[in-house]
Amino acid sequence: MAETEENGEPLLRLSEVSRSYGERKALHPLDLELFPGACTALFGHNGSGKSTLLRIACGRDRPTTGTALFEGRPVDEDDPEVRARVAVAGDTVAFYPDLTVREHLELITVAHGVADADLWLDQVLADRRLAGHADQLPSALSSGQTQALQLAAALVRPRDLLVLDEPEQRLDPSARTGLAELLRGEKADGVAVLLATHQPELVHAVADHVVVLEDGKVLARGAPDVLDGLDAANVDGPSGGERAATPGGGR
Ligand SMILES: Nc1ncnc2c1ncn2[C@@H]1O[C@H](COP(=O)(O)OP(=O)(O)OP(=O)(O)O)[C@@H](O)[C@H]1O
Repeated sequence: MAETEENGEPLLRLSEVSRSYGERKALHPLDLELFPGACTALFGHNGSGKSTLLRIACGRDRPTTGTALFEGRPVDEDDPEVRARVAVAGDTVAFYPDLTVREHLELITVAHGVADADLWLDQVLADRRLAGHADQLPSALSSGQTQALQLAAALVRPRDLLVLDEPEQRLDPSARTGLAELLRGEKADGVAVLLATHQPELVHAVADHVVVLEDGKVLARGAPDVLDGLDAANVDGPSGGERAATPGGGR
């Protein structure tokens, strides 16, 4: 990775990627580059194409046109190198119903050959406030705890790129604050972060670059301040009311 930083080469380069589902164009051609230690946020309405772009970025889906390259090689989740270096907390939750929280995370540490796995695992459980639920089955978790487990699964393993789909969903305010701190820590460790979010506060807190999508097209992009210049009706997500929320304002 040091070589990548020295050369100023992106870790991930998406060139003219688009995605169609039949006649429907979910994503129009766009370019995106991700660098170690930097965070890019995708922002936009439901259905604007954020998850579609994330799936292409982590190799879970192939673009209809264009190329997606991770250090010069096609991004494909079937590629062991890509799987080893790209951690994802996506929009689908899939857990084994008969494995506890701890057992899920242990499985991931074994698969990725994590050294000192027990120590690391206890740390991640504590940080995600799951320590008291380590021996529970996924069915016993609240929705926020399930979200925390998804995030823990991405954090308990090594990574150079962290891809998160609306990680703020279902988290309480203090957990959301912790999320911003966590992502700043990832950047400080040299991890490239790509996230989709409906929360402008999270964009301002962690993103170096934001891409605003509308109907699969780029509406705006640049520093987080670009959000301030946009019509709220265009960029508000389902939690867009948060932009105007005041203490005690009903959320
Ligand atoms: N597998 C699929 N088959 C057909 N259409 C799809 C599929 N996946 C996504 N789409 C369509 O592509 C468009 C973009 O969806 P996408 O999930 O990327 O939006 P999003 O910005 O992530 O939305 P949200 O904020 O609700 O998660 C939507 O119109 C959606 O209906």
